[in-house]
Amino acid sequence: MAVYTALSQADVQRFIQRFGWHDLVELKATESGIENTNYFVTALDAKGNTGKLVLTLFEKVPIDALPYFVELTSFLADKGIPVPKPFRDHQQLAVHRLKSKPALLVPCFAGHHPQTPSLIQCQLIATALAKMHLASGQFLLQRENVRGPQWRRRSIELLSPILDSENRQLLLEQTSKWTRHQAAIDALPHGITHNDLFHDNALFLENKLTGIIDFYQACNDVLIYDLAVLVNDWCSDEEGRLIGPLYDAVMGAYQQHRPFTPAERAMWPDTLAYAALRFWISRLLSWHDAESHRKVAQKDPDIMRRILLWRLNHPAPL
Ligand SMILES: Nc1ncnc2c1ncn2[C@@H]1O[C@H](COP(=O)(O)OP(=O)(O)O)[C@@H](O)[C@H]1O
Ligand SMILES: N[C@@H](CCOP(=O)(O)O)C(=O)O
Repeated sequence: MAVYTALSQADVQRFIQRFGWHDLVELKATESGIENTNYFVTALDAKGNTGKLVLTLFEKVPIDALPYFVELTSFLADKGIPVPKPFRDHQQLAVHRLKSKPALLVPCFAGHHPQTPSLIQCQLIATALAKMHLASGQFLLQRENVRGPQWRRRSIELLSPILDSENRQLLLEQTSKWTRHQAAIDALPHGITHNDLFHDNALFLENKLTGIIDFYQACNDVLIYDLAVLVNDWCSDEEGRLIGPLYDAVMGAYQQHRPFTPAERAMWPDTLAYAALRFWISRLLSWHDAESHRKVAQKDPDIMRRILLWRLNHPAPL
């Protein structure tokens, strides 16, 4: 269960009151998630209306990083994109501390994460991503990618001694190539990126996209990199091959709203490989980290390795 900090009914009752939620009806720990403590909360407001909420305690994210996420999700929700807009107290403050951890209260979306995404779900998520990217120009806050070049360098230092020679060679070759391409990557269109839009960060009620969650990797970054993260997760089979109809659905829906520039077209096959490499690295780090093993869900690094190899050997069509 994704609960690292236990909360009592009384803790939560006190916490939600500052946001105008008077009575706690039900408190339930979430069963999924990796980084944070999440509780599902049912509560009544002053008029007796029932609200379904999610209370998140941030176990590692520092409190001063949260205003960016609060403003970003508020901005996107106001644009009609289904993201969790945090509740604010009477002073308009969304971020508070609970049990010494930074905490947010957001609406709970109905629906489920797709087990195996369908064609229509792929179209819907790609459309939402394109709309998010197109809104970028109006959002003025900036944040750097915490999984950027510095993180890559540190990760190589940590992983090189523990990987076998074949994997070490792959890691070193591909990270060097990424570094060599950095100037070309930096020249690509940038904007708001989610950067972790895996299918377990989207909720659907059948064919309706009800929510996109987990914005805590969001930053200003390369737009097609964000799309590449999505494609690798939503449109790959177990061998790492692209699933043609799902890939076409994502690319068609995205480009209907935001067609690629010539530079993006040129960099697309490499960008897919870099997106796979980034998650291969982060999954390897968790895999080799004893603390992570105590956590709920360890994600398999090998699938990301297979995706990476497939992207290198079979450049994706456009
Ligand atoms: N706003 C929300 N609406 C519905 N479910 C949510 C919401 N936020 C989180 N969840 C549920 O909690 C789980 C963990 O949330 P997530 O942000 O992915 O945690 P972590 O960052 O710890 O992985 C999600 O998989 C989802 O089931
Ligand atoms: N969705 C990711 C996990 C989140 O990335 P991290 O860099 O915070 O570990 C995955 O499926 O690997």
